Amino acid sequence: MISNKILSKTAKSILTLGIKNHHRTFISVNNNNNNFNRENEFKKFQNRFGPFPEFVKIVEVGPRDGLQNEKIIVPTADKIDLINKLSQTGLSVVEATSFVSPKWVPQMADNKEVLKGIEKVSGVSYPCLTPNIQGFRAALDAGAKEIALFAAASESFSKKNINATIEESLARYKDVCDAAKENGIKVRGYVSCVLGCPYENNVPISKVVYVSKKLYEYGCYEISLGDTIGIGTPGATHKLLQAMSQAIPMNAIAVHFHDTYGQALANILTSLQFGISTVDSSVSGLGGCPYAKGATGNVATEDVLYMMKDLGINCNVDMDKLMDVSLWISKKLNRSPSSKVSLALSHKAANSISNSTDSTTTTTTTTKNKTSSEIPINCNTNINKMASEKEKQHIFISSNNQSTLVF
Ligand SMILES: CC(C)(COP(=O)([O-])OP(=O)([O-])OC[C@H]1O[C@@H](n2cnc3c(N)ncnc32)[C@H](O)[C@@H]1OP(=O)([O-])[O-])[C@@H](O)C(=O)NCCC(=O)NCCSC(=O)C[C@@](C)(O)CC(=O)[O-]
Repeated sequence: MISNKILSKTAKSILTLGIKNHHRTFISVNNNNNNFNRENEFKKFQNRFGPFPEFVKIVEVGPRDGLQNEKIIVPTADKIDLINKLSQTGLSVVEATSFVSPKWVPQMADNKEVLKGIEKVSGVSYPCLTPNIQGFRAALDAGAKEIALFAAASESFSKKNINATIEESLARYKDVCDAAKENGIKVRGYVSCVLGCPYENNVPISKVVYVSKKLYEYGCYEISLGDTIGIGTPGATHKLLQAMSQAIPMNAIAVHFHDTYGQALANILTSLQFGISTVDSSVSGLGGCPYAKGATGNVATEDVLYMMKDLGINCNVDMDKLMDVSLWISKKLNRSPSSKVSLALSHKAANSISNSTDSTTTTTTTTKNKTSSEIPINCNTNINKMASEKEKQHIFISSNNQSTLVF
């Protein structure tokens, strides 16, 4: 057993090292001319947390996952403008719309007009969700070159979301994949509820692996693991990816985190440690699922880019242009961006940014050489008690008849 005295001495020296390192990191990140330092810092990060991928592809899901949850119908022209603006930021994938039943998701009823109306930029892919062969044919007629299927690892969610059991949905998706192959259409696959379900709570990892493997076998080139209700933590993400790494190649896995509990960036960092190089996110943090009540939006693309830049990972997306789109769509929807980075930068709160980055780096440095699930951190706080105290307050932010429960 290590004595408390030794432990606290070690913690102190790690903390001091962390502050020193962080100070240097902050200088190099903010000095574009200091490439030598930046490269050194990247190597240090790689040694400490990595290895990370050098490039991460961002799959922008704002126009689909983001807007599908809006109660007030967004004008088709605004949806088209949003996609066109996003296409000018360097993003290589902008999920455009869904060919689902308009009775189920009225916001996506203008799918054909949206897909036909956008200016397709060379090198940018515009996948569309299709829940069945009917949706696939409609997407094909509207000119889709890539589609996305969406299965779930939870039986109840599958029934609520697409009115099919998991096995029924897989049979449908097999047919869609076959039809897509015949027509030269790329297919991406989603698996929802990989870290928890709004109806069943726990979802066995074996079920996530099973559904993912099926979609991959049918021909999906990429499987996006959806934390639909944003309940995941780095520890749970670690366990999931450990199992997934035995099932399908890591370069065929994408991660899709909602940020309900504020864990999305930590989960993405954990995913990067597994070599994941495709991350779904939503401009301005738009989103939520109509069949997952209480879940907030996807992790904001701006927040992901901010973290990636600090880690020295290239995403090939212009942050300034993306920020403009974020503020533009927020104004259209009559609300502030959910992205912390957008809020901070748009208010020019440079000092508070540096303070919050300071505390983050200090904390992560103490995790040196450990995987997140191994870190025995005791905060001596009863989380259930905390949650119930907060729940009593039930804070709602309302704008445009939209209500979000904030813990
Ligand atoms: C799958 C269905 C259609 C089954 O719905 P159903 O009612 O069982 O369908 P049905 O086959 O019995 O047909 C009923 C009616 O729907 C029509 N229909 C049938 N298919 C289509 C279609 N493709 N497009 C347009 N219309 C369609 C069909 O023509 C018929 O019309 P009617 O005769 O009554 O006039 C329905 O449940 C549905 O549309 N669900 C979609 C729900 C949805 O979009 N959810 C959000 C996306 S998933 C998500 O957000 C998770 C994700 C991907 O982001 C990742 C994550 O975060 O986890």
